[in-house]
Amino acid sequence: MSSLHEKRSIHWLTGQFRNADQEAEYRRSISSQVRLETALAVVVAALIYGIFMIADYQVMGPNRKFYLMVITRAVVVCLCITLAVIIVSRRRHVYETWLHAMPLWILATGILLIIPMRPESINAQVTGTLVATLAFYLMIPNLLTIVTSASLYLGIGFLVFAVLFAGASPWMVIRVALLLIMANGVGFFALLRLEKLRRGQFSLLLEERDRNRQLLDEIAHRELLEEQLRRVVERDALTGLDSRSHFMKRAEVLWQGSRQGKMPFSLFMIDVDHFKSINDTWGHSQGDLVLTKIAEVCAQSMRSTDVIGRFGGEEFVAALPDSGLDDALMVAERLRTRVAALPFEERMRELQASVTIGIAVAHGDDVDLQALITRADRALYVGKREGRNRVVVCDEQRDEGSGEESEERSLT
Ligand SMILES: Nc1nc2c(ncn2[C@@H]2O[C@H](COP(=O)(O)OP(=O)(O)OP(=O)(O)O)[C@@H](O)[C@H]2O)c(=O)[nH]1
Repeated sequence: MSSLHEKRSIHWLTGQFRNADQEAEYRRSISSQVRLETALAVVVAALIYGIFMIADYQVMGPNRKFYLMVITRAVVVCLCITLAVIIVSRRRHVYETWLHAMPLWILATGILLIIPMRPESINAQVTGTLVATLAFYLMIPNLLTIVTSASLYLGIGFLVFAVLFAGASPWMVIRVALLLIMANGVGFFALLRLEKLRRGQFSLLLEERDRNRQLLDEIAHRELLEEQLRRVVERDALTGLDSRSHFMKRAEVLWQGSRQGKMPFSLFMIDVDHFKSINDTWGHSQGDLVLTKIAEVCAQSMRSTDVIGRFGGEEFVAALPDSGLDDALMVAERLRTRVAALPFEERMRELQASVTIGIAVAHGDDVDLQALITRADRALYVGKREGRNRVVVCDEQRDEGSGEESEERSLT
């Protein structure tokens, strides 16, 4: 048997969970409902008990016994109503057994006390006791052990009082005992079934909650995986900059925004100079370190609204919205000089890294981000040809297919 199944198994006789913690959790979950239902049932039962004063008056008339009866009924009603108020106003998480048992025992005692005062109506009292026994079982919710003990007290007490004060014959005692056993049996098994059903429902509710929790955990785990996957797709693993595809998506949004708002827009292609010889001289891991440092400088030299990505190998790309030629030149020059001044430690102390930057500034009739990239790339090529470590601006849009050369402005 699984431990969960064991935890939620119900005792066949008490109708309670075998596991004490589980039973306590169940009681906590129903405590406010039980308090309210018990208090209501006690008040109703006490009022019915009190109303029988009218029948007492009809049978007994206004004599000393009647007044004693009135006092008995009034005391029982007052005690029960007081206890009902206390039960409702208790703000405990678990209901207190003794507190719920008390009004039942008081009511049972009140019913027993009628016998010595009205022994002649013992037959009517048999009916009253049977009704009270069933009412205990059926109206007091979820308190099988309490109700059973109070009902047995009422039944046994009734038989003893019937013999002592009403002179009940042995046959009558047997007849009443059988009736009481039947009432207790019916009441007990009805309430036992109810208790088992309620706890079964509670178990199902818990199982559903467990399943929901598992589902939520799974959803959170999936979301985490998706987030990790998204980061892998969107981020370049080495430099932490945008991956090429993610850069293209973000740059496209910026580019379209700039076009619609008729705002200037610039694009950089940035290439590390002589990177192959860096790799060859100091090894690939040191080459990676150089790339990471240059990526950091790139990110630090841009505004937060700019987008920068690794285009591939030792090549970076940046989109600068709201930046015309002058702004673009200033940023590119700042970036170039910062890279040139980058200090390296230990083995690479003598390395002087540099980048060549090709700039394309969007014209009013530019429609394609890719065309802008091509122009920046061409300016970059010119910069490499002219000696590297420089910023080159592609001034004119190339007439695709015409073979016409673009005009470039170079800055060192
Ligand atoms: N360490 C490292 N090297 C890389 C990475 N990606 C590309 N490379 C290397 O970068 C080098 C680029 O060499 P080239 O394309 O000849 O360019 P270059 O040596 O920088 O020459 P110029 O661009 O003309 O100045 C190649 O040797 C690639 O193997 C990388 O992620 N890490």
